[in-house]
Amino acid sequence: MPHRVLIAAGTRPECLKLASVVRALRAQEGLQTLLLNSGQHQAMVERTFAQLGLACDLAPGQISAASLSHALSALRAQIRQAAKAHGADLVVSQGDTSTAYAAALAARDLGLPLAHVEAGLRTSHPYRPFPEELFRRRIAPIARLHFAPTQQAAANLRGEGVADERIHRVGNSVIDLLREEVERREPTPLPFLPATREHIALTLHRRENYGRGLDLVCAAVLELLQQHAELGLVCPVHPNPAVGSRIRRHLAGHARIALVEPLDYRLFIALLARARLAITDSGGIQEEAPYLGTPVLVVRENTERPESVALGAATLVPLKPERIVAEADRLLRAAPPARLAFAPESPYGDGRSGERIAATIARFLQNP
Ligand SMILES: CC(=O)N[C@@H]1[C@@H](OP(=O)(O)OP(=O)(O)OC[C@H]2O[C@@H](n3ccc(=O)[nH]c3=O)[C@H](O)[C@@H]2O)O[C@H](CO)[C@@H](O)[C@@H]1O
Repeated sequence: MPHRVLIAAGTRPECLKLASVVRALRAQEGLQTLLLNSGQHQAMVERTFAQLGLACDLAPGQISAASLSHALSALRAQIRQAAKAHGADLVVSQGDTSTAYAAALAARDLGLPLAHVEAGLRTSHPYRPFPEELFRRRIAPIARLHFAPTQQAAANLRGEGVADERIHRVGNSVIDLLREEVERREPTPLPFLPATREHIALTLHRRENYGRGLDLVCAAVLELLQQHAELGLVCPVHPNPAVGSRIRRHLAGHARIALVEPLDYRLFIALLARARLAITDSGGIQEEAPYLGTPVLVVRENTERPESVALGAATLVPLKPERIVAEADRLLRAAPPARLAFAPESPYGDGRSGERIAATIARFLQNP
């Protein structure tokens, strides 16, 4: 009987960060993989995997997101049910989403080992950003295999008492996809780019920036465009209506701003690679941009990716329009950062972590 590995994905970044892991697990002999669309953002997961040529094996249905705790318990029940019905031997979850935490709880409910991809990321605050920091800190004591993307992440886990032999430093799997994209070397047309010499890529979606945070960032980018006549801006607007309506209210109708639907991964990477600057509250973009030589202004109070800050590739800025404008201005005047190589010594690795993760899971299942 092959060992069965259930992989839970619920949001776009999980799909992107699990894609190489799924492919490598499917290539392992003696393993059967069950890719589960958890139902957190069902349509987005289906679409994101489809762009990458992947399809889910199980899709129990969209859950209602009336509240965070309701979503968690619905996801936990769906994942537990799927793992039980299909005889899973191990559960894989990624990162810090509701799905990631619900999958950890479901694995614990059933007494199954959990493999956590992108383990050990921490800010210095126990629950900020909320809920992500809380979720990752709660996943750690449940996980059996911790796939730490960086040296710092591995050290964070050791500092919390996780045994060394359970920590596997493998690089960040989002770099696997990025490496493939960069190595493809095919030009991707971006028909929505404003007709300006340079442009900024803007993405916003973090819960702590809902409302006033979005207002402040939008005010800052309008001021920045006012001061730089050669600059345009492209913003893929997040599907969450709490985010989208606010961004549209501030930024729609400006001649040098293109507000577009969420972009397919390939298009987004082409946009990021050609951007003079990224302004974002995203986590993944802080990892990708240093490999593309695009500086990032992170509009958050803290980051779990100190590596990008230490490199000078990312700058944290408080949510004050004058500070955002000043820091953006500084980055626009400075030379862009050197691109990181897809090499083991780069902080997020060489873009081959999926293979390492799959091989470690296969070894573990043969000899738990
Ligand atoms: C607190 C925190 O930092 N939490 C993170 C959060 O993810 P995030 O903040 O990185 O999420 P997003 O910004 O939504 O996604 C980013 C990805 O999406 C691509 N992209 C973007 C716009 C677009 O139009 N089309 C695209 O394809 C882009 O290239 C990139 O790869 O959850 C993850 C999962 O557990 C964790 O890893 C993670 O720590």
